[in-house]
Amino acid sequence: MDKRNQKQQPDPSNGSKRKREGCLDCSDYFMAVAVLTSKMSEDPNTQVGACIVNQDNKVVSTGHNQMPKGGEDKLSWARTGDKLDTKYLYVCHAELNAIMNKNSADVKGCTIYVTLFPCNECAKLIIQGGIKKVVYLSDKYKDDVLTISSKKMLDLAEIPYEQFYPKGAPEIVININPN
Ligand SMILES: O=c1[nH]c(=O)n([C@H]2C[C@H](O)[C@@H](COP(=O)(O)O)O2)cc1CO
Ligand SMILES: [Zn+2]
Repeated sequence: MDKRNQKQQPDPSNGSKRKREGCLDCSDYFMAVAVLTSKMSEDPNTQVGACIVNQDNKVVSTGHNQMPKGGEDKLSWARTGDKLDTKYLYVCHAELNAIMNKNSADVKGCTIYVTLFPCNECAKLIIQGGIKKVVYLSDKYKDDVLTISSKKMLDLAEIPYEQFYPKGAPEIVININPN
């Protein structure tokens, strides 16, 4: 193409090969996706989000804690009372949903970013599904037997788990107002 008649556009790169300042780091992005996904949760007490990423750094799935199909409007989010009437026996954990929602054949070799340390049942899914690493934000139930047994299983399966610390700014503002 003849470039002589083309209008000169300002070059924001300034010829630099360096990353744009403020460019989102990969792991910050994945945890931010998990946090954003958690916002879909209807649980009034704890909203959990998960984001599964493959070895090519591509997101293969997301999930949040939600009631199973058919129960969305019928099952209670209560934490206390008759066990059969609390959320605990019914809620599908974010990790379970993320694994079920995957757009890939499997999750072998993937990393899961989760906003809360996975419980023992989620650890089983992570291990048996072939996920190779867990990155978590909160460990607020670290003294609970469910978390302790989860860590025991992850250790036996040699799946590393690490707490997330942002590489860039800890707050990411997303504006979805069209104007
Ligand atoms: O691994 C997990 N994944 C997950 O999605 N959850 C969800 C289930 C519940 O909806 C919520 C925990 O509720 P609560 O903090 O009120 O006990 O978090 C909880 C855990 C572990 O506690
Ligand atoms: Zn769980």
